[in-house]
Amino acid sequence: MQLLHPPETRVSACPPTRVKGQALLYCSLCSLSLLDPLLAEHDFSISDRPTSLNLRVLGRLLGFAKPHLGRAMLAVLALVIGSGAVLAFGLVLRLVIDRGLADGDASALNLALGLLLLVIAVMAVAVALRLYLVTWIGERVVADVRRAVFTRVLRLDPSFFEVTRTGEVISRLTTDTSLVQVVVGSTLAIAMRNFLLFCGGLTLLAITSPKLTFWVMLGVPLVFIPIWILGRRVRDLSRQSQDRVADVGAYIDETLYGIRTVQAFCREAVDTLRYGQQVEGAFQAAVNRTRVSALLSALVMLLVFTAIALVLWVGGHDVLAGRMTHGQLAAFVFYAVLVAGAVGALSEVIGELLRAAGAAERLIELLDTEPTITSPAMAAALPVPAAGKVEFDNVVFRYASRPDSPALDGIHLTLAPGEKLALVGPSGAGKSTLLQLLLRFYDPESGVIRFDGVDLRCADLAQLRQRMALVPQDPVIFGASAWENIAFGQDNASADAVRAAAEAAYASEFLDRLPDGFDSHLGERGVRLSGGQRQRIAIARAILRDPALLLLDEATSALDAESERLVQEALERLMQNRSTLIIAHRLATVRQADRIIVMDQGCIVATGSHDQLIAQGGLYARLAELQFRDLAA
Ligand SMILES: Nc1ncnc2c1ncn2[C@@H]1O[C@H](COP(=O)(O)OP(=O)(O)OP(=O)(O)O)[C@@H](O)[C@H]1O
Repeated sequence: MQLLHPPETRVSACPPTRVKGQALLYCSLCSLSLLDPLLAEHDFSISDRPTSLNLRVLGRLLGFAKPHLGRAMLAVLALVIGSGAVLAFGLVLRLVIDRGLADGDASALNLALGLLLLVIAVMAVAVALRLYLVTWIGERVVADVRRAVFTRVLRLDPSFFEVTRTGEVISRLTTDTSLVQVVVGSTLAIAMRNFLLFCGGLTLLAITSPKLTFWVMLGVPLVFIPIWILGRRVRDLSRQSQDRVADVGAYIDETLYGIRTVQAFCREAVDTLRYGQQVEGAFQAAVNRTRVSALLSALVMLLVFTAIALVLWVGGHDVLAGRMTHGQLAAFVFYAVLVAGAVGALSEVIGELLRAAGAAERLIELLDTEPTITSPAMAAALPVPAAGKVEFDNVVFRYASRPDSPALDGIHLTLAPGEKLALVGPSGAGKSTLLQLLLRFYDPESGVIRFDGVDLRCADLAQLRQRMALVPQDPVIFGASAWENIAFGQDNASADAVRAAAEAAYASEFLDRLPDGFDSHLGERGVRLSGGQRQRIAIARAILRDPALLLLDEATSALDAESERLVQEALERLMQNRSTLIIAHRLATVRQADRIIVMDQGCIVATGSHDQLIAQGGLYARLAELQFRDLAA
């Protein structure tokens, strides 16, 4: 604070009476720095829903701080010493004025000033230590919470993600954890510090002047109630303002995510206009908040300074009448401002604690979400070597959001080791659902699914999935190099193995032509690759995994003839000597399959070879005629 000049420079040129007056003014102004919490721009930067203070939840999160108890104790010690030093400052100030200045005793003044410097030094060291330790704990706790929540989220089954938006999870991992970090990393310390200052300050006020303390206590509600009411209004407006800013962010995200569609449909002008409206909305909300915030600052100034002036007025007359010393009055003003600052800080901190409690509640909710699909405590061992045999025994399954219509209804199906089974059927027949159940993303409502003779629910989940590889219709490519994308889930794979898999999948021919070959970054969601190239990467991934069971969802999007031939050849290599379940769309694939399963409305309606099914003349024959007419010609 600029007003904090060394006391010597201020008092040396002044005659004793003016010295007293100036010192009094100086120490009053000096203590005004304690008003910072009140005068600070009331900007609640992290938006949140109103919530109640659930200390149990906050306590649970604080459990994350337990391993750092030693540091926490040290931080508390630094906090107590720091607060004690602030309180001692007032006492020493009184000594400086009464013993040093009023009595005109130079050696007493030197002693008192020496003491003052000592108190300042202790205060500075304690503040630095507390800041470092508390921030360290906050950052550590938030890092641990983030890791714990993310670990839990990654283990949750697809049904969780059907009801929870990804954006929501991201916001919990970022915004909510940041809120908790603010609380652990500063708010709690601020609350404790101000509580100590409030109690200590009040006691010292009462000791210094009971009469003035009585007046101050009477005035406190008059000063704080209007500030508190207006503060709440600022908080509401801040929340609205943050919501508008979040809208702007969401709009950018959505537009940029679909930038190609936006450009293809020439929507740039419309989107620019809409974005402009969103930005204006955010601006207007910010202006509304700032208007009330400015009013609040003026009110704080007016009320608090008027109160100080009144105290000085009453106290000043007491000094003139000899009922009080100059030092006492200075110390009194110092403590009064200290107490006022503490009350202001505490009221602000309560708001932050409330918001953090809401954030903590949502994080705990995530941490407490139990995956419904888990490995059993005593998993049955899968036979070694894996054979790749699959059995569906009267399987019925419904998605939680569609309880009325079964997605699979009484499925009986056996896939012999090494067999290639094609699944065909109209859209919505339940083909993908069948694969999802095999990967145990869901459990059947009734019936049993066995892999190599073991009920999926009895097997270890990771071991089970390790024996399968899924090549989805629209493969996911991660923003990493080709090496990492192919070795996904096979971290120990050697470079030679990765290259061999890429070659077998006909992926090396295009990967080698990329600027950095296999080291090339494939871009976010694989945007730098064509559909056929993405498929070949996914096939290479499956080849490297060398699974006993291959789950294949053929691409429906038309690949160009060359791409299609390469993908087809890669698939043929991949299918050699392993059990394969293919959701088939191509005639070539269907013909190569050992058996074809025809599905409709969650049921198997026919089984047989291509020729048998055509001869039967049922749904398959109709589908084949529709889908494969051109090719078959
Ligand atoms: N997550 C889900 N929640 C609710 N219903 C779902 C879900 N996924 C699929 N369904 C429904 O289950 C039924 C079977 O869907 P499924 O995706 O298995 O069909 P499909 O035969 O693979 O179709 P397509 O060939 O179009 O991919 C459909 O009626 C579908 O709407």
